[in-house]
Amino acid sequence: MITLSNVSKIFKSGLKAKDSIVAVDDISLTIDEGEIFGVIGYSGAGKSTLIRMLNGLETPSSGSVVVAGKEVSKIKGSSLRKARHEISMIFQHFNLLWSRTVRENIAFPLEITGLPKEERRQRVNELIKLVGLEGREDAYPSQLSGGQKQRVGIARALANNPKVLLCDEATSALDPQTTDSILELLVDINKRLGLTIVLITHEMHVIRKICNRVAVMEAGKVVEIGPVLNVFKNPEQPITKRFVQQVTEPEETKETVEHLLDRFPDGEVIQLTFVGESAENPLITQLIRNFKLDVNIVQGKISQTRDGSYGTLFIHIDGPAEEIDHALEFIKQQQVGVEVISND
Ligand SMILES: Nc1ncnc2c1ncn2[C@@H]1O[C@H](COP(=O)(O)OP(=O)(O)OP(=O)(O)O)[C@@H](O)[C@H]1O
Repeated sequence: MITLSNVSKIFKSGLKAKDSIVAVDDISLTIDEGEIFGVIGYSGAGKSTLIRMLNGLETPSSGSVVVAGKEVSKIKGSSLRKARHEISMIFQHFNLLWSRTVRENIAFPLEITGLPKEERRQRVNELIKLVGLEGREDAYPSQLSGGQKQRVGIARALANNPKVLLCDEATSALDPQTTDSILELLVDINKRLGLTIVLITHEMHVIRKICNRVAVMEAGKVVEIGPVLNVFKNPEQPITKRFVQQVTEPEETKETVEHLLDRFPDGEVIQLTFVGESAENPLITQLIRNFKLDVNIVQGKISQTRDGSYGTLFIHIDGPAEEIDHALEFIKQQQVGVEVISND
């Protein structure tokens, strides 16, 4: 559905080469039809520039961008405006028209495409239902909550039946609960309409919750890319590890671990990392049944991704040294990551 080939974007702020900023640096990737694809990176990594090249809001300095069979990086004027009906976008700050009601905001793109009045009315009603805004049709944006405003943004973006929806930090201005409800809506419309969704974010929580694949961006480059669960299982780059920790390691983990080592001078404190199927195995029960050990669960967190679960669990085991060694061997055979945490 989307193919980027050697795409770069250089912003020139002066006459000299050193005044140039390479916002996107030689990116090639493909995004499949019906996929929810996430791009994560810190501020300044080049995410916005990348996503804006997908709908022609920015033109690449080199390389090509093909979306739904059209080379967006080449077309201009009315052809570009037409192509944009197939590639819609929602924004962090919603970009609504403040003097128009919900209904009128959603009707706006339909007015531009010249849909007759009665069909417009019907389509707006459908969209209001789709995003769950029944009863708020005549409200003005200032009378809506953040989540409702984003629902209007989504309805407006879907008005002309796009093939691709681009989401530019679409939940960054929302509280965690509202974020979850908007993410659920995006998954729902992805499934119902077969829509391809590309989102950019700095929050791994968003990626974990709804994306099939993720690309990690740093200094204009994609430094890591893959299915979300694989990236969680085996993050290769330091930046990816930091993002994964955002959702798997509770903030207090480091403190707790240090504290644990003081609390349990005997035996071993072990960090277990579960991925996918293995997270479901009743490992702890098996440890207690099969080995003459005392086993305590000390801390843990298991997160769900679209393709399975991922998480870490800290346990303390105590007993004869030989039995502990056998238990560690056993855990390794269960395809669970094992790390013995020690004082040195
Ligand atoms: N129109 C522009 N003119 C000059 N430099 C720009 C322009 N747009 C972006 N940049 C620069 O390009 C780099 C990448 O910016 P971009 O906005 O794409 O990053 P980002 O990952 O989306 O970060 P943020 O989340 O803060 O927007 C930054 O150094 C930024 O200052």
